[in-house]
Amino acid sequence: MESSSKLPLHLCHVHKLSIFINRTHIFFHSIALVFLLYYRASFFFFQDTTKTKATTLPWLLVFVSEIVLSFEWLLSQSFRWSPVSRTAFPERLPGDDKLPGVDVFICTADPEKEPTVGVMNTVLSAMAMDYPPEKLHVYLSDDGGAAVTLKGMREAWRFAKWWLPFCRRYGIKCRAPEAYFYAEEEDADFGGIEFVQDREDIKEKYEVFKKRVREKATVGDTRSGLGRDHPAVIEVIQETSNDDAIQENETKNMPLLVYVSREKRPSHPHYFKAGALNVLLRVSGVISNSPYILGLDCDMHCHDPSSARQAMCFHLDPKISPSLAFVQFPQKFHNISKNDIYDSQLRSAFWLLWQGFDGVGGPCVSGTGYYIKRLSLCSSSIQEDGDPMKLRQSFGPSIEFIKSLHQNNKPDMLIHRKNALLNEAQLLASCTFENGTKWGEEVGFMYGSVAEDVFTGFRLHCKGWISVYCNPPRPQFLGSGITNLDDFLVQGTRWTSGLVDVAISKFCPLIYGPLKTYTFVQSMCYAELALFPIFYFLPLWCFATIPQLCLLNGIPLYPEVSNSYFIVFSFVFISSISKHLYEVLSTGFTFRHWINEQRIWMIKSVTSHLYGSVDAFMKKIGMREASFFPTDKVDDVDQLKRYNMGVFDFQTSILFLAPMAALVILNMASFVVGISRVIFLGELDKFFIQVFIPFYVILMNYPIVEGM
Ligand SMILES: O=c1ccn([C@@H]2O[C@H](COP(=O)(O)OP(=O)(O)O[C@H]3O[C@H](CO)[C@@H](O)[C@H](O)[C@H]3O)[C@@H](O)[C@H]2O)c(=O)[nH]1
Ligand SMILES: [Mn+2]
Repeated sequence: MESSSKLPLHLCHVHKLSIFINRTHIFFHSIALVFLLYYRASFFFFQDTTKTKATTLPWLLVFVSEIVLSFEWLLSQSFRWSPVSRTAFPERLPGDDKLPGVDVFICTADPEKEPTVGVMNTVLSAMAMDYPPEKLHVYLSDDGGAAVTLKGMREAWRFAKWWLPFCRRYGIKCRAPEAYFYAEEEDADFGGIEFVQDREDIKEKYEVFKKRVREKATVGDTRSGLGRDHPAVIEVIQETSNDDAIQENETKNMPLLVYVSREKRPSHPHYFKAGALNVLLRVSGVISNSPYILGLDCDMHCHDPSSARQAMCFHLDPKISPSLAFVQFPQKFHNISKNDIYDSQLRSAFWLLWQGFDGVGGPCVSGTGYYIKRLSLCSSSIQEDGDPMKLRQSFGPSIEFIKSLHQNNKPDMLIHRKNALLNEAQLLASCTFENGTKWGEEVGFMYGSVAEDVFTGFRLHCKGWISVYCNPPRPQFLGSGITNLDDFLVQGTRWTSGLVDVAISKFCPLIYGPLKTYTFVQSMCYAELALFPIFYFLPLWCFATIPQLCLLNGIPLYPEVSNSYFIVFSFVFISSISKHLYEVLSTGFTFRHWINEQRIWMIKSVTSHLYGSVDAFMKKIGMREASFFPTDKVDDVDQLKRYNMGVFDFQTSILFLAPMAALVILNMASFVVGISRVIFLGELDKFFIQVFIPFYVILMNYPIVEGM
């Protein structure tokens, strides 16, 4: 025992081989880029016989695109600079009595798009985590203000009284009942008669639970539009019995469960998810005030009960604890098909980039699956002997809440105080509470971007906090990924818009970050995140049209095959696609996935990245209001079938289809014309690259061509 307490709670592995490969690649690729840009620049600065009015503009556009893409490439190397990974040893943690409390925040917004049974599965999986129940408090924020959700919570509480003991008794791994009973995955199987009987019993109870929740959904109130105008409702879920003694006894082994629907009025901005999270931050402050918070989306259940303990291996390590703001787990998904045509699992982020992020100061908050220190969200204006006036200006007028900022203040939920505190919570969840305060600007989750997660992470890192990325072999959280083109583009557009919000604000990481973040490289990572949509849609639109139009008109834009600069261009192309291929393969994915990613990069660049950027600029000049359309979590059987077969689902708006169709047609036309030029005019030398570009575009986008 003595010796085990000296063992480290976690280890960090530096990926030496990757670092060597990446830096070597950076070295050679940069040299090639310098030559490439020199070739372009010399066209403008030295006398060239081919220079005419007609050629200057396309050359300029292509040049600018190449500069932009090169800069984007350079920024993206920050994620490749020093990747690391980590292992945690939860078995070395101190005893349960020494573990800190955890408040779980789950957000839901729309009972139609986010079916209540699914949301309750997330709630149940959080309640059933392997953590002392008296230290676990689960809060659900319901932005829809739907009675069906509140009723679902009461049903979930009842079912939890069976579910939790069952999970504990048999050490069940997957603690979301739906996934446990119906996903084809192995879990504890004791084979014994008793276990089989228990399992059948619980399954039956779960079926009853589902039926009751759904019944209520049909007679209930799932009218849409309801989410915009309703008072605050806060309820600590418990048995309706009035006998406090019985209650105390029954709920001893159950985490606290709280339903929160903040007040919403059409005349008040509500700041979407960030607004919801800030309400939870305040309400939980006067109820449980745990020092750590687990943030979860309603579509992302706990797939392994140990995540809290894993996270505590970092939070309780005295060496990093004082500056550690959060531990981020990856988003993983249960509904990914083998082919994954939409790259729903975000391979590059969660398999690769976040490891690089982690090596230079830590990843950004990634929306869901993070354990964050409450203090880090509320610290900016706390001085030890904080001036009460100043605290009020930052945090608003609630004395109870300001008291909660002192970490060791544990609100006592004794019966006589309970009602007072719940009244206070109502005030904290009202839509006017934040008026004139620093919520969303200095404290709490940040407003000003619909990618509240990245923005909040960035601001925390700029205040000197660090974070770590923890990616154990068994996924700790599993969610539903998008399975249709429509959601794919809508989500991509929202993310773009949110990231560009940050890029064009005064917090642009390129300018605001470098001197503030933990390392310079970390702020380059953030700069890449915020700027990549702009840096992709501009050049990709150019490369999808300019060389093609020029080919149609017989204007050469690239060096001839016999020119020595041809090698430079070929090198840059081959070096970037083969590096990408290497990364895909080395993270355990297939050649096919590489093609999918190439295609998705092109599709997103010409659609979502364009629309999202335009959306962000229009918001900036006040021509548009911010919006957050949640993705659809109801599986459409046909769409799902197509996704699983790897067939693109073109049931999406014309806004998205039109540019894709137009570009495919243009590229096919220019390819045909190019080939005839080569055959009939013998211009292979002159136009090789320009014929190759549309060829590559068509090759990578073949499923789209086929779909059309
Ligand atoms: O006004 C709103 C809108 C959304 N949500 C919740 O936000 C979560 C994420 O929404 P979802 O529709 O699932 O969007 P995704 O695109 O899957 O979310 C990703 O992108 C978001 C930022 O755009 C992050 O907040 C998420 O964590 C991240 O998983 C869900 O639980 C919603 O219920 C709210 O609580 N209030
Ligand atoms: Mn989601």
